[in-house]
Parts: sequence; structure tokens; C-alpha cells
Amino acid sequence: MKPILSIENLHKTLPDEGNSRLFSGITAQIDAPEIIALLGASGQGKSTLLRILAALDIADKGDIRLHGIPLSEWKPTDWRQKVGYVAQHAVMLSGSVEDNLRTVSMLHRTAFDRPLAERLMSSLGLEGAWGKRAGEMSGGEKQRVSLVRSLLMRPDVLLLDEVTASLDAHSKHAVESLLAEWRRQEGATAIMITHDLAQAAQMSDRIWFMSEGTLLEDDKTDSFFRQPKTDAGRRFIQLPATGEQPCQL
Ligand SMILES: Nc1ncnc2c1ncn2[C@@H]1O[C@H](COP(=O)(O)OP(=O)(O)OP(=O)(O)O)[C@@H](O)[C@H]1O
Repeated sequence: MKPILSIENLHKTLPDEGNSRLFSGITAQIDAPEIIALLGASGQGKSTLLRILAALDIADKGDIRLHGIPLSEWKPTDWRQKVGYVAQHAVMLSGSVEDNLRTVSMLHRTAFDRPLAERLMSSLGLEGAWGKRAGEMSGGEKQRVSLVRSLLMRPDVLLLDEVTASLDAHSKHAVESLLAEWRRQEGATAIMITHDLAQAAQMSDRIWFMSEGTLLEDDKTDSFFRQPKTDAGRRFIQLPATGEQPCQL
């Protein structure tokens, strides 16, 4: 069986004067459907990595494959149908919420699955939002509509950039429940950036931890939170680094 997604030796430099390195040597593989929490301090390049996987940015070096086929051999629209992306700040198309949901199906020449859209919208508390002008919605509403828009494509891989960061507790819980249910029912893979460690611990099967300009740890969620392999990982989850004494209260 070919891996669902494989990343081989990915490098990214920033287009500033010094062409400084953002990350390098990122290699990882997803063999079976799972939820991966992508963790790391601000500025490590998590969003950039996700945008590269969504084919919205390009790496300077390295190889990405979906089902064994390199990104360069995919038609961009086919890649984007199979790899859904929900940005940190969701971008809405013009028109109503319903227009936004329908347009994506039109672009990909697939039938609009109205029953699925209704189920997804209701589960995120958006049942009354169909006729609203998409541009006039709050940031949190846009994020939820953007998630529904992506799920309607039934992507093999879903890339989520802090999708619950601007949501109230109720909406956040609704998104988390929907994603858990989606994984159970659709066997989907998701890579989600989050700064919420409790959410990562509760929702993910695996942790990708970015630090020191690379993917420093790739481990089962339980192992990462019990015993990170690196001092940077230990510091990140606020365990004392190896050799240090736990602080006494
Ligand atoms: N197109 C670009 N041009 C210049 N700098 C960029 C570009 N894209 C990202 N950066 C810079 O790269 C660094 C990493 O950004 P990125 O958003 O990927 O990090 P992150 O780990 O997701 O951070 P956060 O957790 O704060 O969202 C930042 O310093 C950002 O300013």
C-alpha cells in the first residue's frame, strides 16, 4: 500500500534579503488515516508547511506525494480536491454562504451534496446561515463555513490551521465533535495546527512537533505528552528538561 501522504526532505527559505532558512529536512509519512496535531512555537513555519501541502506555497527543495504520486504530476485542481485546506483566516467568495458551498462543487465539477451540507451546517450551529452574505459573517462563522466547504469535497487529507482559535467554547466543542465523527465515519486524515495542548492531546493520534528549524519529533500523542524525546519537546509541554529537577511548589 502506498502512503496516503509522504513528505521527503522539505526545505523552505524565506524571501527576505538574507534568504534565511525557515525549515529544512522535513520528512514524514502518513500510512493510515489518523489525526495529526502539528505543534510548535510561533514562527516555526507550521502554517507555511500546511500551505505547501495545500499547494498554495512552494518548497525550495523536497518532494511531496499523495498516494505515491508527486505533487508535480497532479493537476492543481485534483490535488486541491483531495487535500482540503482551512486557513487560519478563512477567505470567503462573494455571494451568500450557500453560494460559497455550491461554488466549490462547481469548480470541481462534482454534484452538490445538499443533505451532507445541511448535516454539516447544523452540526456547527449554522443552520440559519445559508442565506447570509458570506463577507458579512464573523471570523468564527467564516471559519466554520470554510470547514464545511472543505468537508463537502470529502478530501483524503484535511489541513486545518488553528480552526478553533477564534471560536467560543460552544462552537469549538462543535467543531471538535464534528472532526471526531468525520474521522470515525469517513476514515479521513487530518493535520491540524493548534496551540491548544489539551485539544491536541484529546483529539490527535500523532504529534508532529516543529522546533529548531525542522520536524523535531514525530510520535504517538500519548508518548509525546508522557515523554517527549527532546529537551525542546519537554520545554514545549512544560516538563523540566532532562537533567533538571522538577520544580517544587
Ligand atoms: N511569504 C512569506 N514571506 C516572508 N516571510 C514569510 C512568508 N511566509 C511566512 N513568513 C515568515 O515565516 C515565519 C513562519 O511563519 P508561519 O506562519 O509559517 O509560522 P507558524 O509556526 O505557523 O507561526 P504561528 O504559530 O504564529 O502561526 C514567520 O516569521 C513569517 O513572518
